[in-house]
Amino acid sequence: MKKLSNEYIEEVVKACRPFASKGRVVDHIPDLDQSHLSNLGVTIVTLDGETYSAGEDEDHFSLQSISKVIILLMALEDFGKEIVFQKVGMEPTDDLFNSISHLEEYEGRRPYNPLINSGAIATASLIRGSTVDDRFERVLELLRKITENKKIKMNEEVYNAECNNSARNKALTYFMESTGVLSSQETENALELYNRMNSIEINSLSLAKLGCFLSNHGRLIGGKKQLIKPDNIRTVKAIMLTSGMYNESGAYAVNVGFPLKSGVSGSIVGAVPGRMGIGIIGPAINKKGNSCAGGEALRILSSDLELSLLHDRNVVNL
Ligand SMILES: NC(=O)CC[C@H](N)C(=O)O
Repeated sequence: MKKLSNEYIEEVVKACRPFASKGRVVDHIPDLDQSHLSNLGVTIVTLDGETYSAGEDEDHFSLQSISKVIILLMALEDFGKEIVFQKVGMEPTDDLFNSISHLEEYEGRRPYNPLINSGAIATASLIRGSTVDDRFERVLELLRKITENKKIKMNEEVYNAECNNSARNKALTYFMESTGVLSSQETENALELYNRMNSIEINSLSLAKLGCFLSNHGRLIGGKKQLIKPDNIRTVKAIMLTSGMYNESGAYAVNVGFPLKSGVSGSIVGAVPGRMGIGIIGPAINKKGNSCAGGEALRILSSDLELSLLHDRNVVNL
């Protein structure tokens, strides 16, 4: 098994950068264009509090779909598993992340799971607060604690772009209102909160800390306080393992083997229970919405460091 060091992460970054040429950088996110194609930043924070990092790890980017993890965590804390999974399913899907077709057919016309767009918008309606501002403030507060970064905030330009580019998400939202998944009072607020959460600006270190928090059962490193109930953390990690990489989740379970969540900014958060959190930014994404170079880095890290939960010597603790 390889030993973790900055030099080792540097080697992984070097080996994986060329894989970016297989992907494209999305064009609707401000400050992100094809000139970022071969960027790759990888940061690991271990549960012993060590940090290892290399590549473009200073880059800032928007949380995009990784916000779905926070949405689910908060909804579970606020309403509990039973109510959350009455609104959304917990099954993986072979459909794309912004698919609408299943909302007409799948059990109770619910979204398949909380980590696709429809599921996250529906779940966002279960974050408590009297106004969207209150609810978003609670999200920022939690994220600032988890990442120990008080500066975390929304990027206004990205938010405007999300709103201007939200025809598909609006369609999903209103369709869910028509089938009763969302009530008419919830519809606009759920989409608004979802757009704001997608636009939160973050970096690979903060993502690695989020991964570490999940790996550490809902506590900060060295902290005794339980910020989120361990059972809710377990639920989130299980859904990340089965659905966190959209309709590539099966391949990632086989080739990487621990809970992950990706975003269209090319970001990925990984949680290796009991061991480490991983934050990756590699803006070139494939057709399924996952970072090409980032995905390759995860495969190498998992193999070199024996990170798969299905590895005989690792304890399965989702
Ligand atoms: N896959 C993603 O990261 C999707 C996020 C994007 N903002 C959307 O809502 O479609």
